[in-house]
Amino acid sequence: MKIIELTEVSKAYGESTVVNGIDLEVNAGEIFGFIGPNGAGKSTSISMMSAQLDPTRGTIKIDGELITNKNDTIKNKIGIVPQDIALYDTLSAYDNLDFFASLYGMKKKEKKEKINWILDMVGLQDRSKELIHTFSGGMKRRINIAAALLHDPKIIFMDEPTVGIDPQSRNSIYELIKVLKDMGKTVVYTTHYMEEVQSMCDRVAIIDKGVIIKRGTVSELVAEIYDGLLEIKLKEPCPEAILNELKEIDGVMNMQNNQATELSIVIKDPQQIISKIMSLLNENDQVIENIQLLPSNLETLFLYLTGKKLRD
Ligand SMILES: Nc1ncnc2c1ncn2[C@@H]1O[C@H](COP(=O)(O)OP(=O)(O)OP(=O)(O)O)[C@@H](O)[C@H]1O
Repeated sequence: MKIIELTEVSKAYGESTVVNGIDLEVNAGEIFGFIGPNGAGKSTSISMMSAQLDPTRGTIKIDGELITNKNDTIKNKIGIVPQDIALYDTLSAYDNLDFFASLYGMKKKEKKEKINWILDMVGLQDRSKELIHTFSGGMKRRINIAAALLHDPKIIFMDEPTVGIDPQSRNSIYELIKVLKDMGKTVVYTTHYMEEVQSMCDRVAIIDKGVIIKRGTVSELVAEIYDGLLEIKLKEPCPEAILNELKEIDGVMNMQNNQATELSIVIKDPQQIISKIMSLLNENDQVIENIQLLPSNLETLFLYLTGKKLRD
């Protein structure tokens, strides 16, 4: 069942269109990874999906209902973990959560139950009475996540929740996401860490320059790189005729060339194919300055599609 549906959604600031006509469906109960280079439009898209920002064009439905209605039913279904920490430094962890619980209109008894439940979930029950300014960055982030979960939302949006934090907090967040999945929650997750996407996400969309350029399960996406990506840097631009011959080699599955000096070649069966490619280039007096074979994984696909590393 689709729980989030975006149809031709765009966002423009003046002349600049930062999200451009995206269609996206997220199924109930899945962990959905949303990845892209810096400035690609991830946070803008998440802000629109979570009813914090109005799209310039297009429609967004949450649980079958148009988000433009912005009623409390929709808001109660959504939990938002922003990129920046939004906590009161001079209050304790418990009091911060108490404040957020009050915003959801919870009564005293319910607040206490929910706060204790969520502090257990994020592994910080023993620090509940301590002031937030004494917490590490990772612990603050866990409390920030706790605040977004207090009202037991169906859908949780997490914008880079693990950026710049210690391994213990990172692991705690991974464990929490697994628990949320077991509880049947839907999580939309942005990150620059490819290994998180590979290990946690059911499906992934890659956004670049405001457009979704790829989507699918992790294994579907990784399969697009076959057995690896061969990157070759030539001294001089490669003539068109040789590029065409390269593309014809059996086992060359896909190829891009940047000004004909940088070749990115998706290959099958590297042991056979690399020697064929090298022979062709040598026979045609092409001087290779550098050559490397990248493994078949999401990071490599990302590099192939966007020309950028996930963590650039
Ligand atoms: N309020 C705004 N006014 C003008 N431009 C904006 C505004 N908010 C975002 N942008 C621009 O929109 C583009 C997309 O930004 P966004 O924050 O969605 O990217 P992102 O993919 O989340 O990037 P990052 O990985 O760096 O967080 C960027 O070029 C950004 O400068």
